[in-house]
Amino acid sequence: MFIHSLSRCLRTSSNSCLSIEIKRALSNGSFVRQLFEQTTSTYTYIIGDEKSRNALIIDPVITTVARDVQIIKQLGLHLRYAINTHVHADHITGSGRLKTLIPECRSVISKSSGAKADIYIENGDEIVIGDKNQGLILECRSTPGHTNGCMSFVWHKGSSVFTGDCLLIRGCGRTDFQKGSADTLYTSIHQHIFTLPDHFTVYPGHDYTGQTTSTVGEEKRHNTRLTKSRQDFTQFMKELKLSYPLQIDKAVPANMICGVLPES
Ligand SMILES: N[C@@H](CCC(=O)N[C@@H](CSS)C(=O)NCC(=O)O)C(=O)O
Ligand SMILES: [Fe+2]
Repeated sequence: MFIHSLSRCLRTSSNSCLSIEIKRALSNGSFVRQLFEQTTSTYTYIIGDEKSRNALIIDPVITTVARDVQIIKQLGLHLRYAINTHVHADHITGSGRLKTLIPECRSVISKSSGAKADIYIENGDEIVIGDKNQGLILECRSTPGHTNGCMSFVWHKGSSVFTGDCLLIRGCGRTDFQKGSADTLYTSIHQHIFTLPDHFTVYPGHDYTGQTTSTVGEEKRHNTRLTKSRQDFTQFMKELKLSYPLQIDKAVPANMICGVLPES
């Protein structure tokens, strides 16, 4: 199947298509689909293992669950895990609703987030779908700073990292609530993201400027915040003065219990 689509791409000599197909072949037939939620500029990711058709979703949003379920069904995927990179402050997670619609799906979040989920993860854990040798493996890296419970997920075979709100394209997550710390965030990004190979794709949790992905090398060179010294970075973050997310008072309590909305 790979060889077929690879040769089709070669014939059309489309470079972007070619690189996608090569990446797909190298990643043992696993694939990633990036989805966007417009109100809060949130990215959700569906990652699937082609052989077993098992899949996981990262950072689903409650308002786009119907769309995501439709894609999962159309692609013939079995959704195993709904993973949150952290307790979101700007939107309600879709994990709870997904679990209702797809009962075999289990919710996942870091232990340090303090939020409720079926499975708690810590630094160094692996999330596996499909065959351990040929399926999809995500390495969990604890990357606090935006919140104390933030995790990033490294997909080594896919040469990719899902950074949530830790590292954004040419930016990073704010550090002024949910036990955020600019000093901790600086350490997380430099120790756990910037140590990955330069060619790794960065899949962020949001983008507010119309961009979709970046690479580790690009962010190391061009991220205006993270190319600063630690001292200048912490000062810069202190002076950011962003307005609070509109949904924070509703979203944080709901996300502490898997996005289940309180009875009205
Ligand atoms: N205006 C939005 C909230 C925007 C915001 O605060 N985004 C967060 C990530 S969601 S917790 C952030 O870290 N932004 C960093 C930045 O530099 O923009 C809303 O009302 O929802
Ligand atoms: Fe966030």
